Amino acid sequence: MKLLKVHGSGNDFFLLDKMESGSRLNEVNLIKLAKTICDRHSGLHGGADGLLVVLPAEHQAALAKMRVINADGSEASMCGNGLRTVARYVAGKAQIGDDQGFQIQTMYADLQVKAASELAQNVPAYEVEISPVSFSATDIGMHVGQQSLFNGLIPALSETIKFSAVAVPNPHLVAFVDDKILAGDKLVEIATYLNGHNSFFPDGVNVSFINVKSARQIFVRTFERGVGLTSACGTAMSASSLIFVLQQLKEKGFEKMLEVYNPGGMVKTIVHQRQDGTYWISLIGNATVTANVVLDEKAALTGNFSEVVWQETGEEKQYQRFITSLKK
Ligand SMILES: N[C@@H](CCC[C@H](N)C(=O)O)C(=O)O
Repeated sequence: MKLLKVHGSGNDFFLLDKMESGSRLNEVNLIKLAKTICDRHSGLHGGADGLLVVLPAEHQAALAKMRVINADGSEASMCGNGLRTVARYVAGKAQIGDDQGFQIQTMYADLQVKAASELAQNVPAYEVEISPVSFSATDIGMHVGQQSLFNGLIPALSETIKFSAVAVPNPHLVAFVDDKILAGDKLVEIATYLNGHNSFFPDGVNVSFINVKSARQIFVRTFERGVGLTSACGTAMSASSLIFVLQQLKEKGFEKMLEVYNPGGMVKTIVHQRQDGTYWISLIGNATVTANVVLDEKAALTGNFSEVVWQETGEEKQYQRFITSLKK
């Protein structure tokens, strides 16, 4: 079986192309594989945040389908950072030119993707559509006694931190916080509670704290459902950008490029509003392939990685240069 190790802003994944890998894994074994190779302690080369599965598209409009399996084996409806890497992989395979957009099928929508200009020298980047957006409690899987939550309190979580909830379409709960709260334990405390047995979000939720740096720059730290604290979460940064525009920038925030910093790097976002009033977000960031991996499927399922062939691509060195430049 062949895999790629990829990342977007340090949010790292194994990428499995079911059409190419020779893998005949059934559903049960696919989940087992994700849990086994992604485990941060006993997994493959330090594990990963999830497994991205590339499949044939079910509609003609899309070139491929992406499924996202979190490290804990749960399935997510979308993954923004992962979609950029899948877009790069599919474009390479189908020999799509850099100026040509195409679509990738995800759980709820066919999403537009396209190569973007390099984020830095030799750091390939992709731009992906984040959509559909909903503020409805039903779509978010939220039970807080109201139909939506927009800069509101959930007193059982905090008496002071105000939250907004949005599905893009995976569920997100975001809050603006100051430097002190951003650096503290509150995010992990609240997110751990909401991703355990609880009545507010019985299916869990991705929780992010946003720290505003300027009218064009925010910092986002995320605790992901099914994973834990990650270096970055693409859909969370998109959801945070949308809430930032709606609550703080208002009309002048639409169609403007924002920089979203995160513990693993930086992406750019643009918040759009369609004629019918609905929103979508462009997410632009690195799509880095760090290694080509070959392993025996049966051995991988049992967590035996002794015979794995792991070949670094050299791309990570360039990405680390980009990170260093951000710190200057
Ligand atoms: N890291 C992803 C989001 C992955 C799914 C998430 N953990 C969920 O369960 O909704 C991203 O970049 O968007």
